[in-house]
Amino acid sequence: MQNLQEWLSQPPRYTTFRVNKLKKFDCDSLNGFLKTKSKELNTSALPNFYFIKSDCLVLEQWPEEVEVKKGNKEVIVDALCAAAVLRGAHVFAPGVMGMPMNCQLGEKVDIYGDMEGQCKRGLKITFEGKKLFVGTGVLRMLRQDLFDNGVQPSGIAIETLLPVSRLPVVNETICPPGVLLLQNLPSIVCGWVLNALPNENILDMCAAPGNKTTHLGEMSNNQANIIALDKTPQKSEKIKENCIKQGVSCVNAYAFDSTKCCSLDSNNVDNGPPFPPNSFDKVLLDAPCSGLGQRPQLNNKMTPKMLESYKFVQRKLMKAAVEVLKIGGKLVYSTCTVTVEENEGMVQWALEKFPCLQLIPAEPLLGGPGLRESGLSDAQRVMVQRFSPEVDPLRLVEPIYRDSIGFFIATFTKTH
Ligand SMILES: C[S@@+](CC[C@H](N)C(=O)[O-])C[C@H]1O[C@@H](n2cnc3c(N)ncnc32)[C@H](O)[C@@H]1O
Repeated sequence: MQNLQEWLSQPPRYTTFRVNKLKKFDCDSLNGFLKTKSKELNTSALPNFYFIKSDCLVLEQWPEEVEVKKGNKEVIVDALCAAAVLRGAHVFAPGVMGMPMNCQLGEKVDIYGDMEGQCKRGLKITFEGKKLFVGTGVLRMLRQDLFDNGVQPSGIAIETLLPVSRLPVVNETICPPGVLLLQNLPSIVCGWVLNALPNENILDMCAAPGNKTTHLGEMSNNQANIIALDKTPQKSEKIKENCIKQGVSCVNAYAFDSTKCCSLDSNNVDNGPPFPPNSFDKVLLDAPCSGLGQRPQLNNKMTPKMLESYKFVQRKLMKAAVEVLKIGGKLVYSTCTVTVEENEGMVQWALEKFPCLQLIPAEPLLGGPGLRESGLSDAQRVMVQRFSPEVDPLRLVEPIYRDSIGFFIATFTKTH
């Protein structure tokens, strides 16, 4: 078994995209883009890509013969930015910490991550702290654009050429807007588990920026009635923007605290939140969580106190979810973290606290079972999905689903 910490410190070896079924995706655009990149990298090899379902595209690494060669001037970026580079992203201006004085636009540079957050912004000399080489790129901004004009810089500072992970640098802009969405595989699976169908009333309780909401709208062919809530007003605006961009017209988004989304004084779902009890056929609770499943994690600053805090809001949200769910309805609970307390522990707590809830298989079951000795019985463990490096004979997992981010999905129904 691969050690969890080691697994979390490395990026997945695949990039996944959700493909919008409401729009037309042209494989030639990706092929053409990769061919152009292969010329820049002086290789005739191309990365493989394939669909695992009509809405899920997998892009593999550049073949091993494509080498990442260092030896250029060093640019230091913060750890978050370095993690993004390892996943195939460009370097955005706010992430740059240090750069030599004599760099030229268009020059090839080596990108290093500041592993302990020690680099002073604007550093001119060689950084001597703990650093990790994450890839090479081409400089698109100079020191004066980044550090010297007193305003927060924006835009791409370095176009990543090749990360050491050898993941292709491909983003959504290779297609017309709204066709492709970079999305982690378990998040896509989460949409498949909820399985939005035409005419269903669906509540997405923690929806921003709307990546799962839009997936649900698309899979229902814009025929479901979806309400998307997020407590932060700017974030709920983002849901609306993303729905427009992706051609999703069956979503109403509101800024609202979902812990308060059920009220006995309300009598209609169509007027927006709060809602009467027993209103929704399906509820997605993609809960705020400690996010410890994100990969790679290069410098996590989470304190034990912060870690402890998530379960309180998760419990409040779960209570509201149970209230607004119809009898016989389906509730999907998910997190992008690996802690037992926020995952199997929440399932155990919910089953004890709400006798009306019954755990049902979170199908399609593509991730592994719940953790051993986590408070769940084997019969319960096989009904949930945990995306992690553990190998458990209770359910073997295809390699692609074992090499994504850490994630958890459980599904309940309400019996009375
Ligand atoms: C894991 S993210 C959701 C990601 C989203 N489901 C997606 O796939 O794009 C959790 C979200 O919950 C929101 N949130 C936190 N507490 C909330 C509350 N009490 N009510 C509604 N939203 C909340 C946060 O603002 C954050 O956007």
